[in-house]
Amino acid sequence: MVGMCCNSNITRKYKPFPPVNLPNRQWPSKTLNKCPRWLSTDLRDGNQSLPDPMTVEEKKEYFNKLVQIGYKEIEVAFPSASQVDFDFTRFAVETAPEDVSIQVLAPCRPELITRTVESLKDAKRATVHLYIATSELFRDVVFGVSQEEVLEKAVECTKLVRSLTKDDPNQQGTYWAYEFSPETFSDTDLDYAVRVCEAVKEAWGPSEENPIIFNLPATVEMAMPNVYADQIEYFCTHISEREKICISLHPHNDRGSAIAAAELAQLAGADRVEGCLFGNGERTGNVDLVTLGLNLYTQGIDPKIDFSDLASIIDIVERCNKIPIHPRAPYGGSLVVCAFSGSHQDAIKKGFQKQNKNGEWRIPYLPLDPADVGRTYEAVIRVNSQSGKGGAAWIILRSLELDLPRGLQVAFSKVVQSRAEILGRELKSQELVDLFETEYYLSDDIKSSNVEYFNLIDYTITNPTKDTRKFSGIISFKENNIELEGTGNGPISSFCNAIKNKFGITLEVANYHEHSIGKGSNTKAATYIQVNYTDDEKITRWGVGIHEDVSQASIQSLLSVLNNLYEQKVIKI
Ligand SMILES: CC(=O)SCCNC(=O)CCNC(=O)[C@H](O)C(C)(C)COP(=O)(O)OP(=O)(O)OC[C@H]1O[C@@H](n2cnc3c(N)ncnc32)[C@H](O)[C@@H]1OP(=O)(O)O
Ligand SMILES: CC(C)C(=O)C(=O)O
Repeated sequence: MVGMCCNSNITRKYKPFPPVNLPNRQWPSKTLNKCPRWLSTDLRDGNQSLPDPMTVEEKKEYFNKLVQIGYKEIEVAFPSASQVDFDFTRFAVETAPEDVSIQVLAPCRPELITRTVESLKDAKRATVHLYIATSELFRDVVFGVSQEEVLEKAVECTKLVRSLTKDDPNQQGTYWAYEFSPETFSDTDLDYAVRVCEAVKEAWGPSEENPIIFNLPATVEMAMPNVYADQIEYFCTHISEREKICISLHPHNDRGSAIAAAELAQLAGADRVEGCLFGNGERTGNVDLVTLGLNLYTQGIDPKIDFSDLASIIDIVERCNKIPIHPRAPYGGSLVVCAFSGSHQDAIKKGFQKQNKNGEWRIPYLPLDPADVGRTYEAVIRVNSQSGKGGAAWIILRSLELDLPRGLQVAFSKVVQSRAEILGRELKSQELVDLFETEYYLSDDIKSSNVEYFNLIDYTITNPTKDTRKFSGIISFKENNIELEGTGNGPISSFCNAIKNKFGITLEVANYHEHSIGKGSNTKAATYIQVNYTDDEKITRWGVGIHEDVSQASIQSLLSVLNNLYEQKVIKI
């Protein structure tokens, strides 16, 4: 029966990866303080792994985006694989800016190496990248050769590359760099890996000015990220002429820890990281360059890649790879800046209100300012049945500039909760705004309708005595205009008195808040009034009013309450 092995079979079938003997490891006490050299292999390792490889036009668009956002080392193809790859390499060579190095990959096969170097003719800056697997598994299973034969092949091919590039008098117009990958490094005996690279280094002849790139791939991630860090530190501390070497990482994500492996291995001494945007690549992908870059950014370290328009990067990556980015992918996922749950929304809303003035980003639950990657705050808080008062209040604040008092937030959150439960889904921002305007009779169609709603037609406030105000006005209701008069100590109390005089309804104001919205000539007053009404029982309602004149806004908020009491059949007219 095919299925999960039982315990004894597991231990027979899968062996734990052996630890590295590095008792004096230094990397755990190190910290990252600068970004590495980046290499994008989206167009090679990423593209070779796609069910539907990119078209030439998609590759060109992708390449131009990589250049635009700042990658200075781009592995563009495996030129000996096909004419399409060869031709695209030529496009990249001919269009790359002077400071961008075009990298191409070839196996240690002389006939393919010659073709590969041809693809780079007249490049300003070019990196020839050779690889050969060095692990016992690959040597036995794939090649059937000894350690010495692999080492000799690597040296032979390095000498060939050298003869065709930096030693060729006809190739002096190109700044040649050389990269060698002991493929399956992370599954290779470390002393053997060092020995192979020592021989390759001898064959290439690097300098401090133009170091050889030793790319040490976790071709298949087979151990915890700390093991990869140990392997890198071991290599860094055992290879000679370290100053003539650029140690490069190429983690894959088979165990889901490529990011951790890449970050710990940088602590261990690596200078460079190869990966793909949003982690495309073979199987579970290469390490995600976006996450690595923005992880540095949120630690105050400049990644030297421009992620400020992340949406445009996401668009190209999804369109060209034809693979969607997971909604919860770090930084780029569609849900990663969204808070649905009430306590998160409450904390975020308070964070924005208390955002400190010295520019430091301190918003609960948000490690990155969405605006830094071109995202709006509107998406930060979304409302469903898990949301609390803060979420809806945030959206009303952002959409209508209305800063609801706490009591009204609580009252409206009940309206939202009921609506979200009926719909069984998230309420979109506009739906929430419509719900608010309907609930508090703010929408234009309600204000223009004089059928089932109380609307203010005209009024004056006079002061018959120093401390007394008199409301005289007309409201419409059911196509009738009704004249009202009342007195009090201000507009609100005189209007409440007018309502009592006309309808016998006593509105007792329990709470009042106001603030301005808009700017300059568009400034208006927003007023919020909590009213208690007692009939058989004591009922409390909130009303909202918005108008250029604060007194009129207050009167409208009282009419908002009256409309609610009428519509809820609490009062009869
Ligand atoms: C870890 C990586 O992602 S490495 C990059 C892998 N990417 C690709 O392979 C994409 C492009 N490759 C191709 O299009 C093809 O492999 C080609 C055209 C380059 C070569 O095709 P083929 O000649 O048919 O070889 P094939 O693809 O079967 O590769 C296997 C052969 O290469 C040999 N080989 C594999 N890797 C290497 C290497 N790094 N150095 C030398 N030989 C190698 C194998 O031993 C095998 O040889 P054999 O056929 O004599 O047993
Ligand atoms: C060619 C090498 C660097 C590679 O892609 C890998 O080992 O994953």
